Amino acid sequence: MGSAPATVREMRRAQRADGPAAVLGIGTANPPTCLAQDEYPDYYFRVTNSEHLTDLKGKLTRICNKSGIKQRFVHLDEQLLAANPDFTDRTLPSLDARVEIASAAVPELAASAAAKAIAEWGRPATDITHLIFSTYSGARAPSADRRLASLLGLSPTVSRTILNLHGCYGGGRSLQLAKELAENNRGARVLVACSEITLIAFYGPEGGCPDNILGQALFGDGAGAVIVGADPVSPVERPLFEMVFASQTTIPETEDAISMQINKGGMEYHISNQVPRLLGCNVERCLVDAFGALGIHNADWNDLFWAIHPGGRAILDHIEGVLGLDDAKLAASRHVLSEFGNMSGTTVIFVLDELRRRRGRAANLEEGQAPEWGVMMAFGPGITIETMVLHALATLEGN
Ligand SMILES: CC(C)(COP(=O)(O)OP(=O)(O)OC[C@H]1O[C@@H](n2cnc3c(N)ncnc32)[C@H](O)[C@@H]1OP(=O)(O)O)[C@@H](O)C(=O)NCCC(=O)NCCSC(=O)CC(=O)O
Repeated sequence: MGSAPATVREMRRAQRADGPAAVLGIGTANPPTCLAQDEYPDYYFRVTNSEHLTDLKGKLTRICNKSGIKQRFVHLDEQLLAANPDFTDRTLPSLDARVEIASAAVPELAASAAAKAIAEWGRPATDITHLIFSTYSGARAPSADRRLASLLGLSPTVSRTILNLHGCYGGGRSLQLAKELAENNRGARVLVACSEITLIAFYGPEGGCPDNILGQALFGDGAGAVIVGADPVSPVERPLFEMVFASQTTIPETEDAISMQINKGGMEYHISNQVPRLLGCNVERCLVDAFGALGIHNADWNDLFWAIHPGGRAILDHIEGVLGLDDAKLAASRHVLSEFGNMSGTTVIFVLDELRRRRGRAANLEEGQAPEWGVMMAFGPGITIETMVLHALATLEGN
């Protein structure tokens, strides 16, 4: 082969990055319609013409009151709902109309978030080499990743991957894959985009089906984007978090605990009331294993910073309890839950964004040293737990 001097092993080594993958930019976006959680039961039972189901309204009110959520943003406003009255009844075949709307709205929301991440990153969008898109609203090909690439003007050689129906672990999974791509392809710059809109899973309450009501109280719409790359080019690229170790764990015998299924009336999901307890029983083992793999034993969880997917208030309470975390440790997760609700796979990106903002503020106020090391965790159907050990860099502070 001509005069190539290298062995395959040397070629392989040259293709790999030297340093660890790092977060180089973060952006988030929400649709404009904001619903206040304390007004939601009145709103929901009115727009679904279900005022007669008083027991379920009482239940939804109790869940909303205890949800730790102040407000959520949604694409499906009253006008859109009035144009699509079938959406309130999940026994009617409304999937076509839902897919039609979501196919446009999901990549557009992602593009808003991605534009912010790219602006912070500081390089042209055409320098992106890989795109990973995660959503639970995908039901068409070419998919939202293809549309997002067009909206952003990405290079035709960008390498695209779509993750569908990973639910709330979609953000964690995408970031783990981005780490692998960045570390194994010298010079790679990976755009992770998660975009979730609840329109695909919105329907009215049903007598005798109290399970369905939880999701209507919990989920909101949002998109999050992250640029990931190794060996940052100074001074343009300013890494925020190094992605030091990543793992995925499936909790045995929990296949039925969280499930999602697309059918003619939209997406149905089931969320067992055991989810907070199951996560509480399993997160510490994932953390011990992750830090053990790095040779760190007996870590004090309060010495770390935390970016936990706020699946629900009770989930955060359980995790805080089993790990013995101080009150403020999950503040970024609780803040995101309160301001946006559970935006499924996107939520953990909002938490990372909030966390770095808080670190910047604390540094500006000279409030003492924030922890250098931390953890990001996301959960979803499986039950799947995504764990990533992060190392915060000084460029984060004083923004
Ligand atoms: C729903 C809660 C806010 C309720 O707060 P408390 O538990 O403190 O209050 P509580 O015990 O008085 O319960 C209030 C009411 O909520 C109901 N309730 C609780 N859990 C429920 C569930 N999984 N499904 C349906 N209803 C549920 C109770 O029966 C009760 O109804 P009544 O008052 O009639 O007796 C909380 O339990 C919570 O945050 N749960 C976690 C939610 C969760 O699993 N999220 C993960 C989403 S999935 C995810 O993030 C990943 C993914 O989608 O992929």
